[in-house]
Amino acid sequence: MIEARGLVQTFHTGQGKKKREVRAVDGVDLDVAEGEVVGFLGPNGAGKTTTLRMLTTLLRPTEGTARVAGYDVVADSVEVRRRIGYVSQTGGAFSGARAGDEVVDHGMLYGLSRQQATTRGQELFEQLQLHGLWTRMPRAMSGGQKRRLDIAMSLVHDPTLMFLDEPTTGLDPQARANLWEHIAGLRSERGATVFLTTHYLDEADALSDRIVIIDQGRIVASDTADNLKAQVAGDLVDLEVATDDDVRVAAERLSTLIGAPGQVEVDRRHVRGRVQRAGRAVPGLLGDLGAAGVALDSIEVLRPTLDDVFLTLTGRSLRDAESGQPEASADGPADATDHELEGARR
Ligand SMILES: Nc1ncnc2c1ncn2[C@@H]1O[C@H](COP(=O)(O)OP(=O)(O)OP(=O)(O)O)[C@@H](O)[C@H]1O
Repeated sequence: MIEARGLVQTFHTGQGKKKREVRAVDGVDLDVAEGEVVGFLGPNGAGKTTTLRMLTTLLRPTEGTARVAGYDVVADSVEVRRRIGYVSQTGGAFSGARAGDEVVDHGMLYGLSRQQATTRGQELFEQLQLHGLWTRMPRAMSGGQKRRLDIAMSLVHDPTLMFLDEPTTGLDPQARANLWEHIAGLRSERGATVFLTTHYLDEADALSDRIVIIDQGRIVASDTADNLKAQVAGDLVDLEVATDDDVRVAAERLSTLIGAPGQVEVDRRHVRGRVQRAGRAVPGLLGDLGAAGVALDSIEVLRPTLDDVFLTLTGRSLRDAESGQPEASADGPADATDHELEGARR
């Protein structure tokens, strides 16, 4: 469904001495199969939105190629647009019409008749729990309702591939959970392929078949969340023991189990370290500690998070990390060729 090779996007910002080049996307290869739900993660400024804008034909790649839904994003951009839905980070700029009319107009923009667009729109309103809101003005809708209206608009022409850029940002937990269900339903009920960016690690974890992590414009990992966690992080084992002597013995045994002495951290009576497949290894460790007479007050085993994965890969936390890319300066416009679709609202 998506096949990108060597995608690059450079922006030029600032003027005079402040002029600089930002390589926002720096040689991205990407393959997404039909029916896959892929979560695209990365810190602020890593290049997620820029990649998405190239894949959705809104921005011409500086270098590289991409085929999306079977068509080239530059040579056949109209064919690509016909087959994809795109919910942008900022949401659709509604035109001032009532919610139902927004959806119908959008369908007609994609070549549906008014009747077809109305039938399809009403179906989507039911599926997305927007019933009763057909004649409501979007400005009088809640954040969650507006986001679902955005999704209805992007689905009206029956795309087989959906791009969602931070679809749940700014929503309350209930609205987020609700939208998760709909996103999961896009694949299970409609067989759609979904490519979504998000800042919420739990969201990526829960929704995605595969996680792709981008950092400073480059893909640094691509695998299932479980595999990524298993490969790079290991489970965190936290032993709380009763005496200083116990701390010494527990640290020794945990180091032996991990096979790397420097990897054990001691914090007063707590001894911590990352252990591969802790479920299998911990019973043996407990037996050892018992045999050595260590009095264990508590033991906690924490599964790694995607943040641990990112930390292991880059040495920075996904939550706090800025990408290291210079921000676009406010004093000069970017001179990238921006191929905003005429009349497109998203
Ligand atoms: N039009 C532009 N002109 C100049 N620089 C830009 C432009 N758009 C993006 N950039 C820069 O390119 C880099 C990547 O930005 P992008 O928006 O793709 O990141 P992102 O991963 O989507 O970030 P976020 O999670 O904050 O949305 C950043 O350094 C950003 O400042």
